[in-house]
Amino acid sequence: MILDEIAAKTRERIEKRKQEIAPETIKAQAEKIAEKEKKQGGFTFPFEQALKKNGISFICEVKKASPSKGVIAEDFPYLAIAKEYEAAGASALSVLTEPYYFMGNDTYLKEIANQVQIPVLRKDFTVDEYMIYEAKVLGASAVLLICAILSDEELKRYAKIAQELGLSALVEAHTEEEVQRALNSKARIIGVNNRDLKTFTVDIHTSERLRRQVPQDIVYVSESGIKTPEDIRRLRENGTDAVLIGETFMRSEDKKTALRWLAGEVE
Ligand SMILES: O=P(O)(O)OC[C@@H](O)[C@@H](O)c1c[nH]c2ccccc12
Repeated sequence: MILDEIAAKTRERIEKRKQEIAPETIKAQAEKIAEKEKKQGGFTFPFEQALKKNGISFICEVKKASPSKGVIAEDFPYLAIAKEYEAAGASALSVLTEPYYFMGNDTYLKEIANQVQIPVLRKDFTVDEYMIYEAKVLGASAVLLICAILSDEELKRYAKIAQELGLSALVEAHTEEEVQRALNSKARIIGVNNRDLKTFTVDIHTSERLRRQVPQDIVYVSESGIKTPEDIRRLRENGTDAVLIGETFMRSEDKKTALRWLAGEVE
């Protein structure tokens, strides 16, 4: 199963990284940044704040390739893409850092976070707390926690580490049971992936159906397979706070017009 395969490959990648930068070192670096933020007035959790604004928020994804679609963007000027998203009115960005299946890179995240004002989610398969410290050091405002690859204990522990570093956690679920597990982990932001990461089938109805399970004070995100203004209209009417969109934007030449079209502002 692809998800387990990616998770296993990620564990290998992180074990190698630990040889380059020791866990104590990355942890100390992350904590130092967090301490500084605390002294300068405390954590603001910009990712969560950005999604709580009025109206449906757009999280735009910087993604070169995916296991289900192969290479999506041959030409991949990631910094220009990120800046275009920001200028188009994105509330937040999602940057893939997984190298083997998504052709992502930590450097993309680092450079982008450095050059945009809006908060950035590190989109990766978090399977080790090391990756949360890394995310902080790279300049992310949020990390992804996928219920399907984490135990209850890990979900809680990782959410706590993120919180203590001033990072938001987007807790991803795909089934009713996973939404329940996300709620039990005290998630403040829950994303329902319309794509089944085990079979790659996409069905927007998944995030519509699971909406009622999540209390109003938790930020609710619909992820994947969003393609038309009609999709957005339905999700908005269903009480969705934010949408996470990759492919549709990556394939559009003019991201500003694409965003306005999806938002129903232009024909
Ligand atoms: O490109 P799409 O279909 O708009 O999907 C974006 C995003 O939801 C998708 O990339 C994604 C959702 N959850 C993930 C977990 C890992 C990697 C990628 C993802």
